[in-house]
Amino acid sequence: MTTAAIEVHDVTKVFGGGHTLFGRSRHAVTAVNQVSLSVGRGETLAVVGESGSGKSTLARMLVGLEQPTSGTLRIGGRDAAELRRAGALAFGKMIQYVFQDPIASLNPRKTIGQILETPLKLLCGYDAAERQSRVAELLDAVQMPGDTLQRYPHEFSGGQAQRIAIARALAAEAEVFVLDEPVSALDVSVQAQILLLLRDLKRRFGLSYLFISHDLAVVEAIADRIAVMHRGEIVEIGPAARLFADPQHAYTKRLIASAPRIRKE
Ligand SMILES: Nc1ncnc2c1ncn2[C@@H]1O[C@H](COP(=O)(O)OP(=O)(O)OP(=O)(O)O)[C@@H](O)[C@H]1O
Repeated sequence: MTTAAIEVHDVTKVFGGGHTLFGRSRHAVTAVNQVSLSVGRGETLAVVGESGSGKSTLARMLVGLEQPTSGTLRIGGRDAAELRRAGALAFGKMIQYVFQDPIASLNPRKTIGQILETPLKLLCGYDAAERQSRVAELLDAVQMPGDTLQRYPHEFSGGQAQRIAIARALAAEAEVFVLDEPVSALDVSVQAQILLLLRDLKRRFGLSYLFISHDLAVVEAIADRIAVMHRGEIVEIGPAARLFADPQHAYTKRLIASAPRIRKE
């Protein structure tokens, strides 16, 4: 039996609610409430929902930036808490994160060459010659020219910077990607190019995606299955075509009805 890329089992995340220095109890927020889902190998599962529905908290738990209050998360069959204990390197080899704001996610003081070399050195242990050829391959994979390497992040447009951030994620050689609103900051025409690139890379490198978005038109272009999140819970999950053609939950119906660019059957 092949293991799933991601398995989330009965995960809850509560923020706050503890005692402050002054003994008062703070207001508790349940950002994620008993969520279970899985992402198969080679699959794109989109998680959609409006702002505050808990999507980013789910993503942050998957990449080890937040710890669940209860429940388990597995990446490539391995327990996320154990991976975390094994260290950042073990985590980075299993799962990579692509953020909404590509320019902010790239160190402004480093050249793109240095940015791409860091995971090749730290996570993969490549020597200088191997790093040089890998960097060239990575740039080629994201369709960026060779002179990109000597330049700095601020010299690129949002779409180009997102290509570079994707190349950095590929450098780690992880097979599971969490993409948190990766095209939301980009113009619609650029969004389409990045979505095409992501689809191409998934096929070429056998990647699996958990793709977070508030935008159903974006999700329609990339998702195999869709999970609809509302107030920390998954209210509906199913194949993308079925969900658009025949939404079951009232909240899913509202989301589809209010999406301006969606193809409505
Ligand atoms: N570190 C934190 N401390 C306290 N509350 C938090 C924290 N992070 C998130 N929350 C709360 O958890 C809930 C879910 O937030 P989350 O960012 O996961 O939602 P989201 O669907 O990703 O929204 P957005 O698209 O706006 O980021 C919100 O009520 C938010 O205020």
